[in-house]
Amino acid sequence: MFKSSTSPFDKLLEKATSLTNLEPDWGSIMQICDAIRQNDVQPRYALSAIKRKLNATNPNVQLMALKVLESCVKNCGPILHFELATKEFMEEMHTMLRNSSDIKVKNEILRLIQAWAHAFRKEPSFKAVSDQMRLMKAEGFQFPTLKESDAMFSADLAPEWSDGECCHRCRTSFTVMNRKHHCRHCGQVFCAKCSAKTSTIPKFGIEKEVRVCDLCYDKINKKIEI
Ligand SMILES: O=P(O)(O)O[C@@H]1[C@H](O)[C@H](OP(=O)(O)O)[C@@H](O)[C@H](O)[C@H]1O
Ligand SMILES: [Zn+2]
Ligand SMILES: [Zn+2]
Repeated sequence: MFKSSTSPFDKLLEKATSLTNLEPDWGSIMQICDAIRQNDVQPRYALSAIKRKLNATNPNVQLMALKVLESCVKNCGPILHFELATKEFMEEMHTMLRNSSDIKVKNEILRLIQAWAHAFRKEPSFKAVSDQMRLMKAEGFQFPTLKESDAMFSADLAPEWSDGECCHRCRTSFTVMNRKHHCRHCGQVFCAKCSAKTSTIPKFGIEKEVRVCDLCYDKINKKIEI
């Protein structure tokens, strides 16, 4: 659990929202999602830290923060959605929209609010999002055409990581030279040799190449039936 103000989570968020980023820092973004999913950081704390970045004066920092927020909503599931879909947070997004003079920031906010409203359309507990969208529409904001994929969230969540003193596949014991690694698909612990491959994991909404074990690599890439 990250606690101090310069926790590894805060450092990851600094890196992911650096104003010098010319494009999203997917490595840091995925580690932020992993940290939330593995409960290394409380979703409420994570969202408040991201909110501070959303209120930055530099539009590029705001855009990077919106990308982090979008990935967290896609990848962290209900534990994050409950913190996001509140009247307070939605009003803060509305204020950000009104206060921003940067057209890219404004369009990103509208695109995200619409995608979340669509994704949560059958979830009464998250109606704050569609309520906010109605208010924004009434104020005359024009929403972009909805892209279904924006509203696709990882239906499954990656499993908790198991621990162990030996590789789940070849059973070699872990030592300083034979270190632990985790497969992001099954969550099991492996040696480097048995988890040397990487893959995206679309069903978990993981768009970047992440470490997977040999068996999961074959399952994800349909070499064997899941
Ligand atoms: O290298 P170490 O200092 O032992 O730390 C290990 C790495 O962080 C591994 O990351 P990876 O799976 O991305 O390799 C992680 O899966 C293990 O649990 C950690 O023990
Ligand atoms: Zn092994
Ligand atoms: Zn695996």
